[in-house]
Amino acid sequence: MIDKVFEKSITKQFEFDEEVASVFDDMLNRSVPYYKEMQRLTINFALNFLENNDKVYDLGCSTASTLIELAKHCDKELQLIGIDNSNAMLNRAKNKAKAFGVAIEFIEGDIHDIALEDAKLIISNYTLQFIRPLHREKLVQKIYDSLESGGVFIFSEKVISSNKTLNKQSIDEYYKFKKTQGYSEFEIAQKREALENVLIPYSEEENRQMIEDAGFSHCETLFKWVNFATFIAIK
Ligand SMILES: Nc1ncnc2c1ncn2[C@@H]1O[C@H](C[S@+](CC[C@H]([NH3+])C(=O)[O-])CC(=O)[O-])[C@@H](O)[C@H]1O
Ligand SMILES: O=C(O)C(=O)Cc1ccccc1
Repeated sequence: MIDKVFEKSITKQFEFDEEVASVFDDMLNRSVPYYKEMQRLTINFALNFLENNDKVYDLGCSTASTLIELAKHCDKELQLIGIDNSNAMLNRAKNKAKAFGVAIEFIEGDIHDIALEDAKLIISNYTLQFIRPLHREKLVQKIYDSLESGGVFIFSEKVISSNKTLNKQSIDEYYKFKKTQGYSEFEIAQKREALENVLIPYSEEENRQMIEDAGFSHCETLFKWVNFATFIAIK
């Protein structure tokens, strides 16, 4: 279904409710530049590290498209676990996983409250940005602690620039991208307002610092388009 969520006047903050979930795959494809390429890189780099019976978590798995794609491309037995606190998203995720014949354990709940154990790989694409800054560092520490030695954390985030001028130019460039994807100025403005104080981006440097502070031995930027970045960190 086509994303028309912000065509009408909206007064509430952005939420992953039934309406957003019903158009979510289209929303991501049209709102995150190179979403498919970022997902392809996530999967290919994940495959480099994965062995039989490894445990893989996707934090903020939404409709499970990343875990399903990973399973499709992997010839090993994996324990796949998708976590999300949106019931509407997980209902879609379960239907999709069933339709593709992929075995995924879904856990509905807040990532803060769910124990993560013995993971080889943790993926979290465009989800940390929705975690309050005060809790974000703690969550990344929990992610680090739950990874096996040599385990990998792949995550993507909308990022800001610490340079005011470049930050404004980056936002302008992103809105040009959204226009090319068929979003009107009204839709863009409405979503921008709804995401205010909900989606809180860090800079690339702040993300790297958070990863380093948690104890990861290495962090690389795998992909970046203006204000959207994908990182890989190794324990
Ligand atoms: N505290 C939380 N606990 C659990 N889930 C949460 C929390 N906060 C937000 N979510 C969930 O995180 C997901 C973020 S979307 C991820 C896209 C996906 N990774 C993808 O690559 O397709 C990104 C975006 O919409 O920009 C939503 O499904 C929320 O319900
Ligand atoms: O659409 C936006 O303005 C974004 O920043 C990306 C996005 C994509 C999907 C849900 C929330 C934010």
